[in-house]
Amino acid sequence: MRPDPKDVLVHAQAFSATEREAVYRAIETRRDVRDQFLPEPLPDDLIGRLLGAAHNAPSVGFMQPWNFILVRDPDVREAAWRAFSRANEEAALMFDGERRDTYRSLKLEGIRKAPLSICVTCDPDRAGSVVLGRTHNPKMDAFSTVCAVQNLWLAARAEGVGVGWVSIFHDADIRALLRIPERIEIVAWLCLGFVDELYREPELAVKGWRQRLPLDELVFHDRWQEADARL
Ligand SMILES: Cc1cc2c(cc1C)N(C[C@H](O)[C@H](O)[C@H](O)COP(=O)(O)O)c1[nH]c(=O)[nH]c(=O)c1N2
Repeated sequence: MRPDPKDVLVHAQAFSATEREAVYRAIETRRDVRDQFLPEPLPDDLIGRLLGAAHNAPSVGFMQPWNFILVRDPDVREAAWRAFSRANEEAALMFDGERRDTYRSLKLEGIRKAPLSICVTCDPDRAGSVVLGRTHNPKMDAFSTVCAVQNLWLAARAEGVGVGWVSIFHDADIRALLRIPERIEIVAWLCLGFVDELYREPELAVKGWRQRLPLDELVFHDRWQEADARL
């Protein structure tokens, strides 16, 4: 029997101006944090709220494919940092000249400084082999997991917690370190810790690596516009 709509629907009026302002403030002032982490451990109830925010993310077929591996052990974080360092040196060599020097001057992780790392993974088998909405695009489960990451990142901003996403790793290094089975996809390594200060603008923009693109040049109407597509 179908539930009566009046039993399952709630009012969806717009937020108050203050509530709205808070949502946009979290979105606009969220930063990727590498160096501003404070050493204090995050309380368990706060971590629970952040994971709850992540777990409220949308997911294809409501498959909720995520797992969250909480990494507090300094030895494990040290090993992850070594894996980052190796990969980061390889990455530096892919740029030339001045760009390589600038790359090398960038701080691109906070793995040892942040008291907590969370490895976010995606289990493609969570809802069986045929998943509503994923039948024609297998990437949809990973996309769903990224939605969970973003929910966590925004909730963290509201809680005064900085988050930094580190992706400069060989997948195999993190897989071996955290004993993640082959069938599980590694989506994100996140560094978390309280912060007193955040960059006002993306750190990569402040440091001259790349600037924010003008939004109106990214918005097309009704058709792809080839001339404007590659900025
Ligand atoms: C999928 C993915 C992967 C990475 C990132 C982000 C995302 C979405 N970012 C952070 C990225 O540099 C940052 O989001 C942009 O520079 C914009 O800055 P804000 O996030 O607005 O501060 C990132 N930053 C970093 O220092 N090392 C890294 O390996 C990565 N990897």
